[in-house]
Amino acid sequence: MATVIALVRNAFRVSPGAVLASSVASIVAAMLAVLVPILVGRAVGGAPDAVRGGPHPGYLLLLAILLVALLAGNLINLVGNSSAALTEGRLEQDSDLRIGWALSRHPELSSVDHPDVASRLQQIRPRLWEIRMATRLLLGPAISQLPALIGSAITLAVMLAWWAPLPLLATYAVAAEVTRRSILAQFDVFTGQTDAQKHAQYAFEQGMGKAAKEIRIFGLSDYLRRRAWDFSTTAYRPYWAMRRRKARSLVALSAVRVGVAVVVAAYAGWRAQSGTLSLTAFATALPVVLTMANSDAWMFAQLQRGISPLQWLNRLAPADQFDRAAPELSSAVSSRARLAERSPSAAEPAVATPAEAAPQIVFDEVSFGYPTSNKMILKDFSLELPAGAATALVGVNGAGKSTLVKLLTGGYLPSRGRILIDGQDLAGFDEQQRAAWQRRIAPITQDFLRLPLRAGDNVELGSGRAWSGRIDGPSPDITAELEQIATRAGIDDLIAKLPDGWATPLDKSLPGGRDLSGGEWQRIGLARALRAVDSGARLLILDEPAAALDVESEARLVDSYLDITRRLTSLIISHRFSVVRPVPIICVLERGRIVERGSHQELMTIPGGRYRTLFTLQASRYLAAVDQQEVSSR
Ligand SMILES: Nc1ncnc2c1ncn2[C@@H]1O[C@H](COP(=O)(O)OP(=O)(O)OP(=O)(O)O)[C@@H](O)[C@H]1O
Repeated sequence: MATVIALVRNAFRVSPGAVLASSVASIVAAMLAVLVPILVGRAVGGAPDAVRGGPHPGYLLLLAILLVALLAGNLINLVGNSSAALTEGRLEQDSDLRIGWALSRHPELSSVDHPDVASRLQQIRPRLWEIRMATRLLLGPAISQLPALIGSAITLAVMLAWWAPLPLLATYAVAAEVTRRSILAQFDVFTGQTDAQKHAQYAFEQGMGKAAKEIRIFGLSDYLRRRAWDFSTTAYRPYWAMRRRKARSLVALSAVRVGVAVVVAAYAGWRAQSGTLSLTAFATALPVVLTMANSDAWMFAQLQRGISPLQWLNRLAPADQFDRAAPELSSAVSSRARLAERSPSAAEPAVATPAEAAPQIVFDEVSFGYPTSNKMILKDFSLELPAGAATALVGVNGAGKSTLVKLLTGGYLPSRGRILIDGQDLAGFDEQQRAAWQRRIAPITQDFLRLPLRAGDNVELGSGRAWSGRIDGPSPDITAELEQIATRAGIDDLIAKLPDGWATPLDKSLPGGRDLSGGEWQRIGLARALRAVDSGARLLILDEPAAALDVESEARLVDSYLDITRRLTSLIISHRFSVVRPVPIICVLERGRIVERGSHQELMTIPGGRYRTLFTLQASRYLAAVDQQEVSSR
């Protein structure tokens, strides 16, 4: 019963009208399932008299009612199916929007970064259709089946014998219970096989995803295919074995149900033959026996399948919280037209006020380790990013530079110590304050966004909204602003080369679209960060901004860097010493601590210093390459 209530509540929330319509249709269908055999019985029973004496008006009326009942059955089916399809569509949209909302609502990354969340999402997401399937069954056949069974049983008891429906009901109940157990056992087998399923799916997807090129070059396709096959066989083998076992018992049960129906029908035939059962009663009893014997016994078990994905969805994205926090999305589910008019991107973003000053940031004895590991990445880490000044951070791979960015942007909170923003502890910010803090940041992260949108949108998103407020909206006349950013970010030549300029989609699978190279994407990322600065962001974070740039573009970035970061607090992270060299404050991060701090000139004077060693190592390799080139050109 709890399952039924949960499914109905969930469906009624998104589609009350359609839920009512399907429920009414199902109840009417149940009434017709009882009424039609009674009418058929009367029509058959009255047929001999009608043939002998000609059809009298009462008989014709009966036939007319039977005809209307049969036609009404078709109409009711149509209403029920259309309403159920509408409800299903809305449920699908609702669950997608709720998952999207739940995973993106927190400013912290920990809610999505945790392997448990990813694994659960991968496991349950493909099962969301079971909520829809269970709801459809509930609102359709499940509602009509019980009243139809009870009505048929009463009809049979009255028309044939009081005990006649009992064996039919008893075999139905046994079949329903056995099917329920069998279906639930299938889940258990699958739930226990998720690791094998995950491996199989991963191996299958690799050959088609981003790694497809390397997979082919390394000749790994066969290896991946075998791996996908082996893992999927491992995942399915226990399932097949269980299905074989269960299939035998289900076939035996079906045979018993058919046998019972044949015995009851034969008893009716014997009584009609011996003259103790009227033709009307006999003609009514036969279709009733058929209805009862054919009642699907698996339906109620299927209802239960919907409950575990629904419980998961309700835990991840409680419906009442979603309705309160995102009324625009929530109401859009029940009105497709409104959703189409107003895409989610049109939601007003919290853009920082342009007047806001550049922040001062202090890491005060910060220690941090990821929740999934015992290792401390930062230990008693202290650093000041002075307001309105540029600071650079260098360090070897895995030193914790990107982790620092995640902490600074409020994606994670320190395990110990404080991060002070203008003297205020970031850990004390509520969700709204943390989101507002994130709007004051213009980032280029190592895995920067590459959205399959128009070039203009990819840059304009830095302002917190899509071009024109709608991803697919008309191009507004903001070209002057974008042109100015393009010059600063060095993408003016790139935009000029695109067939439709700013309006060119950056994905070659879209009409008129183009693909960009890694370095071109990185320059688009820089332009987006600059757009964010123009919209009020005052902390610029550039994490390896030159990783994909050619020498010329890198030189352009370095030359313009101090100009770009003027009046901003900025943090630039790079392995390339040529990139950090002009920055007035350079910090060297090692084993989770700042071990050196100063300008390039100051750091180069420290004998045996870490910066000096690494800089000399990198510079000497370039010089050796230049020498080599000169020798060979002579
Ligand atoms: N989500 C995560 N969960 C657990 N450990 C992580 C996570 N992200 C990073 N780490 C670990 O934290 C350490 C620091 O990683 P981080 O990415 O901050 O280094 P980095 O200095 O930016 O390295 P690189 O120069 O290679 O980009 C590494 O040992 C890494 O394995």
